[in-house]
Amino acid sequence: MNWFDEEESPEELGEFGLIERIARLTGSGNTHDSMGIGDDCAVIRNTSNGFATLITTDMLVEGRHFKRNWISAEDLGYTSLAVNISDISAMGGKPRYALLSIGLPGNTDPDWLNGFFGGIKGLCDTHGMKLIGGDTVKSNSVIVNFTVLGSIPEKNILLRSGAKPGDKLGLIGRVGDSGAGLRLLKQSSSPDLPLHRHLISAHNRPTIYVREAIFLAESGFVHSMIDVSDGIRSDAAHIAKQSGAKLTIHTDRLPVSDVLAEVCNAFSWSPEEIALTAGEDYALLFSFHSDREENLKRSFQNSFPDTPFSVIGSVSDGNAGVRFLKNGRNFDPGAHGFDQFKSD
Ligand SMILES: Nc1ncnc2c1ncn2[C@@H]1O[C@H](COP(=O)(O)OP(=O)(O)O)[C@@H](O)[C@H]1O
Ligand SMILES: Cc1ncc(C[n+]2csc(CCOP(=O)(O)OP(=O)(O)O)c2C)c(N)n1
Ligand SMILES: [Mg+2]
Repeated sequence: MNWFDEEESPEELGEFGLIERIARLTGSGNTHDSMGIGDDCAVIRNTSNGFATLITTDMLVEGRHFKRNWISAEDLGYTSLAVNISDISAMGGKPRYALLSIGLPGNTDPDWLNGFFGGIKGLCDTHGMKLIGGDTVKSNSVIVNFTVLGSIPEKNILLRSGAKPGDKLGLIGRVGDSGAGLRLLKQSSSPDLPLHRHLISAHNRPTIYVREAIFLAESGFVHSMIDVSDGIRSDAAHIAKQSGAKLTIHTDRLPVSDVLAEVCNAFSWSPEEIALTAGEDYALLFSFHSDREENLKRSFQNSFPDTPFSVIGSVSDGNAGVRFLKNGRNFDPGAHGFDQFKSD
């Protein structure tokens, strides 16, 4: 089979080019009872009871996604599961079951294993989830691959493709703290400074928004949603492309923490660039019916008074894409979002 040309290495194609190619080659189209490659989860519909199963999988590789001297075993256990749960939340579902495939060096410290599985158990308990299977192999470095299954009434599923011209864009959570935490780890800055500790902890143990996502999906006012794993620049572009719509995002409305602003100031970093392109915040980006802004925001904040709900932009007709405005003028975020084969 000659499916890939000479120049088509993963580096040349990039992560998303490669995924598009896989989808085309394997013919992973949608059918009446399932939806395949292209959204945060695959969907299998159960036509008899109106519910659907959401399925997602994410792999974390030592050195690439984490370093064992930067993250505790417990935080790694928590985060490896959390990033998968976040994909279920990105479609509005309830996470229910997990399968865990791991590769471990034979001499892995039992204390490390205690911490790692403690982090997993804690998060399973928080959300009433059950670990129901997986696979275990010996490897030279730690590899963690969760698969998570969730459920949702089919009518509530929020796709990347649902944004409509006239919608507003909302964001649940904050952006940028995780990316700044990673920059601090990379330059081995002192984790004992409280501000640095806050950002590093946002990176190593990101907040996920499970109950909030279900609330949005049940509201009936939300049309599309994605979780921000690769950065708003990249993840908003998925909504734009799949909805065939133009997204406008006002960078001055991004929910950036005071800590991020202060640390960026100290290092002369651009908070907007980090907030838009660094990723791993697991905030939820969604579009909703513009007439319902007040109603949706008020009822959301009544239920979740401590979770930030920001309105950061709008959806319009026009060429599918995302433009950024800072104080009304075009703004270039600088870096691109995270790509497995193109980013450091
Ligand atoms: N190797 C692969 N084979 C088949 N589908 C894949 C592969 N890698 C990614 N996908 C699919 O491509 C889509 C985008 O993947 P990804 O960017 O990893 O999503 P997310 O950021 O939500 O985890 C998802 O639907 C995912 O299931
Ligand atoms: C040691 C280290 N280097 C680099 C990064 C940066 N990084 C790794 S994965 C990632 C984005 C999300 O990863 P991905 O596997 O694409 O998640 P998905 O989009 O599939 O949910 C980022 C910003 C990191 N977290 N740790
Ligand atoms: Mg993925």
